[in-house]
Amino acid sequence: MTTGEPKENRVVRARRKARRTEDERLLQAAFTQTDPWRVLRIMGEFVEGFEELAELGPAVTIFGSARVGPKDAAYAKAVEVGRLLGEAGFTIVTGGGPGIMEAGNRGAREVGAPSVGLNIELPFEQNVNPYVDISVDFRYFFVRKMMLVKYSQAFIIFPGGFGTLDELFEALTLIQTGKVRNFPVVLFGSEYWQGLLDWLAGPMLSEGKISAADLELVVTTDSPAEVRDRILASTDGESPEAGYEERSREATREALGREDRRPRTE
Ligand SMILES: C/C(=C\CNc1ncnc2c1ncn2[C@@H]1O[C@H](COP(=O)(O)O)[C@@H](O)[C@H]1O)CO
Repeated sequence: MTTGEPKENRVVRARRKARRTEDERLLQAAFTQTDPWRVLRIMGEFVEGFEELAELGPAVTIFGSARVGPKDAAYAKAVEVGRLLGEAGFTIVTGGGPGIMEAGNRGAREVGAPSVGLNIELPFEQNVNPYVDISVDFRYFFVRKMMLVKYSQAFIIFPGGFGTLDELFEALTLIQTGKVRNFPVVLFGSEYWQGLLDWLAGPMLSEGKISAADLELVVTTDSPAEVRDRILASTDGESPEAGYEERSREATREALGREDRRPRTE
């Protein structure tokens, strides 16, 4: 059958279709026989990530849409946030891709702060953005996601899509369940996030899927300077909302009717 489409286009499309990422292979039922050996590859990726990132120093991670360009207002704000936090002594970590990730790395580069990109293998070709100075490549999303949390002291979340929401809710779940502590989550762009916040404070809260205290785990701002000040306050132990994470964890335990298993320190 002839489609009228130039042969070169068909070849490119066929090649694209044929390329499978490691994440995809792992998640496919057909590959269950090779999964035990795949674990070694996953371990290797953890080891490499730990080795590369262990010496980073205080860092914050900037998340947000991969789809915005330099003319987008959010891009300029993310550059400024990267710059201000870089000047304040933080390493800037991003997913290493385009859009808000690029903007955050760009801000860090402008002030000479360490600029880190944790790049992910995708089914289409992607280079790390040009403002990354330290880049680590990951094949598995879940390994990369752990590194994005482990080496960071705070998350700043710019407007974004599924990827960004995944990262936001990963952080909130880790805080709510006490897996990470003293970990500010700042939503940048009040207008964009308001709909989501209304839904959290509406159906999600009223149906008891979260507690009122959980809503305190995120703060929203439109000011890059406020992002910096909040993160500095938190890392200095002077957060105005001190205790907000504990309130969320306590509410989670109460909702589940569970005791606190951690040993008392006093
Ligand atoms: C889909 C496009 C580019 C994909 N490139 C990405 N490179 C690195 N990290 C990415 C990429 N896409 C998503 N991420 C991660 O999710 C967040 C952004 O996702 P969103 O769906 O765009 O909100 C980001 O923080 C990354 O960690 C070009 O369209």
